[in-house]
Amino acid sequence: MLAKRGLDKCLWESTKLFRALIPVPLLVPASASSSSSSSSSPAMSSLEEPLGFDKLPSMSTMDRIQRFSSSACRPHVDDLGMGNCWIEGRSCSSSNSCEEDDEYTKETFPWRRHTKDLSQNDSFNRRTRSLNWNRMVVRNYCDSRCFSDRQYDFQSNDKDIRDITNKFLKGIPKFVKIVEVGPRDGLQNEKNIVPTDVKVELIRRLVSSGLPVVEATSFVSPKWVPQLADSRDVMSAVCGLEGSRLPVLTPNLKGFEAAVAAGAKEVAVFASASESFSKSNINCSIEESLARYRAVAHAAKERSIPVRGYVSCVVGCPVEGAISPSKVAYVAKELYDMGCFEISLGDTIGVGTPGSVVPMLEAVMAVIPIEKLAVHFHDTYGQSLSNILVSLQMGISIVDSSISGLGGCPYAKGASGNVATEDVVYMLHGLGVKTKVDLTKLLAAGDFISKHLGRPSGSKTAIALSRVTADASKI
Ligand SMILES: CC(C)(COP(=O)([O-])OP(=O)([O-])OC[C@H]1O[C@@H](n2cnc3c(N)ncnc32)[C@H](O)[C@@H]1OP(=O)([O-])[O-])[C@@H](O)C(=O)NCCC(=O)NCCSC(=O)C[C@@](C)(O)CC(=O)[O-]
Repeated sequence: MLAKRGLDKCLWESTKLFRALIPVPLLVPASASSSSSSSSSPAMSSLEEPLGFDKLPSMSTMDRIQRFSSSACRPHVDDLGMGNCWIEGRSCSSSNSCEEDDEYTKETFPWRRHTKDLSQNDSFNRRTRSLNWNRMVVRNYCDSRCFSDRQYDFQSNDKDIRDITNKFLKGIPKFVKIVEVGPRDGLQNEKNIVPTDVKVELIRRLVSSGLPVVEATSFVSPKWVPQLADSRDVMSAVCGLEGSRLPVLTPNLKGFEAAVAAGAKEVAVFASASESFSKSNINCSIEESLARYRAVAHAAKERSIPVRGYVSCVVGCPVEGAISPSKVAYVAKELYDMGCFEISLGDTIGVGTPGSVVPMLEAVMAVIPIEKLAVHFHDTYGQSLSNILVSLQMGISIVDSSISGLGGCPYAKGASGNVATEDVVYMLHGLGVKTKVDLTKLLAAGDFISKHLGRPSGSKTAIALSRVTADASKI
């Protein structure tokens, strides 16, 4: 049993830490942001190369750019008239209370003092000060990026940018292992049966893009997941591919035996932190599933086959709502103790935000070494990349994702696709994190499956880069 009190305190402390780290200097006021993208973004060196901190224009070129007018960096009069203000990284209307959590911020954001001496009863005073303060925050932003028309000390600004980069990105690993789950998690929810040769070609393309792990299929009941009823044929066709590991899902010994017979050299078992989801997904309780997986882990050990463990519903469940971090930690630890070499934490229905992901990770990290943990986010609420970023900041270095954002679990109502692999790779390369993935080849694999499914890619990166390519071809 986990020491609940100690854990709660620990979660509270880490949540405080991450809230204190919310990167205020990187907030872009709406007016500055739109101008920046339209007029002075430095060009990418190639179509598929993301713009990283290292590619920000040097200060010596910045004065030549000078396309920003200082007015672009000031709030519009309309914004001020609404009485909106930026407080601790949040935009708050004057009717909202943004005064809580003082202790998180007073050290990190010294300018907060300017808001503390406001007279709560003097609305005119408050409004005037809010406007001044608003200008100050906006100007601070502009100054830090040197996009206004003042004179700069270039050297010190270079250092400022480096300091900001170091402050917010220093915990991020240098290499991230991406576990591609598209051929399994991505396709399992597709209504129309995808032909076996299309699945095989997709896996082949994903492998050739340099992805270190491509989850190929599932050896589950074809009555439960008809889309993957051809798992034996898929596995037999791809098991000779070199360059990537090709694990498959196995819900029980029957699935394990079938997977090994088809040539699988690695398997994954999948438990849940929610009783209700366990019942609807694999028709048994959490404890019953753990007993089944112990049998699989035992059989796998005898044949030296590595077993990965999934925990679903790590933040929320479609039936039970919020799931407690200690429940997630419990199931993860059980899987780890039975011999799973890696535990993937799945936000199955994509409801997590950094606010719920940090305490969940903190709870699991208290019982399992961080290098054994992976994160697996679905993008239902568009939170995946921010959840991945905060996970990286906590030291996670394994990320699951699905080509073109395909995916969803047939037994998780409301779940949408996984985070798109293209978007994850784009962000990681922009952060200077290595992945060994060739984004061009990855995009081609995404294009291949999207064309086959007859719909646009779910990857924002793929869509954006295909527009850039189309525009470039018109020139
Ligand atoms: C676990 C069972 C089998 C229990 O299903 P059940 O109906 O309770 O099992 P059963 O033992 O009573 O067997 C029923 C029938 O299934 C057969 N059967 C039994 N096992 C197998 C097998 N391995 N392969 C092929 N057939 C199998 C068995 O032989 C029998 O056939 P029948 O006699 O009726 O002809 C079923 O519930 C099942 O297959 N569930 C899988 C559901 C699934 O694949 N969900 C999606 C994956 S999880 C996920 O997506 C989440 C994740 C991992 O991505 C992370 C995240 O996002 O959170």
